[in-house]
Amino acid sequence: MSEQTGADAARNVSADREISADGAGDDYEHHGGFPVYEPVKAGPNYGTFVETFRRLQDLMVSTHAPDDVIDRAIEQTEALVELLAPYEVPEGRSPAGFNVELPGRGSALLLPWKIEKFGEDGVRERGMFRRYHLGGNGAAHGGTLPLLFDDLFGMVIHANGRPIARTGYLHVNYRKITPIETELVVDGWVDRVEGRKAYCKAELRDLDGNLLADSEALMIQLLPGQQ
Ligand SMILES: CCCCCCCCCCCC(=O)SCCNC(=O)CCNC(=O)[C@H](O)C(C)(C)COP(=O)(O)OP(=O)(O)OC[C@H]1O[C@@H](n2cnc3c(N)ncnc32)[C@H](O)[C@@H]1OP(=O)(O)O
Repeated sequence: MSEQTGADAARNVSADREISADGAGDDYEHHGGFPVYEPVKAGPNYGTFVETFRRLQDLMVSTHAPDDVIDRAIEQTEALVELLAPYEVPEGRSPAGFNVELPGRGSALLLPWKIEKFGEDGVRERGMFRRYHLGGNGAAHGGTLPLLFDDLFGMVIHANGRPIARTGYLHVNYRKITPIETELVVDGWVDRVEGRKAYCKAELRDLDGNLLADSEALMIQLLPGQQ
């Protein structure tokens, strides 16, 4: 697989999923007991939908509103829950997480980073930790970095042309404070492979090239039937 841009990755991952969906061109038993996912294309405003909720998440952790405002927020949030609840679907049927052209692939759980490079030699993403991800004193919460790295390693495995793998371990070295609301870049790649085991590495840097954190993970290819 040659190096691709984020837009190429979006097209090719969709193509890959289409191939996988009908089993053609992909020996799906190599993906363990994972279900065969159909591509779930987001509508034109889905990115705005997710971004609006991310803004709400930021406000959830950065406001101190009077009680009457909180009461109105509860009412309006309950109305939203009522609006969306009828459309709840099982895993694999929501656009959330499947749209690689959107920050965080359109999942509010994931860090809202965009894929810049997606290739056999590695994956690069660019983005920010937001106010929602604050730990303390302007730094990203230490628990949000493993989330970034773990999801990146999943994509690194995919981009490397390997079957679905699960994380056996994930080690993070926090080298410098990782600031929120600052553009950063993360690179991940497969360092070496031993049978089912792919040892992956990643580096998180600021735009001056300072190493903020690095990570190593063991990604283990699933056996047939493994969840
Ligand atoms: C664009 C869309 C992309 C899509 C992008 C999607 C990204 C999502 C990515 C998310 C990835 C995750 O977070 S997954 C969620 C977090 N991870 C998990 O929940 C995994 C839970 N663990 C497991 O299910 C299991 O441990 C397995 C299946 C991973 C492995 O079990 P197993 O099949 O019984 O294998 P086992 O014999 O134990 O181990 C296999 C080999 O690995 C070694 N090994 C196993 N664990 C370790 C360990 N912690 N440290 C060292 N070595 C280990 C063993 O010694 C052995 O080596 P040797 O004797 O062979 O030499």
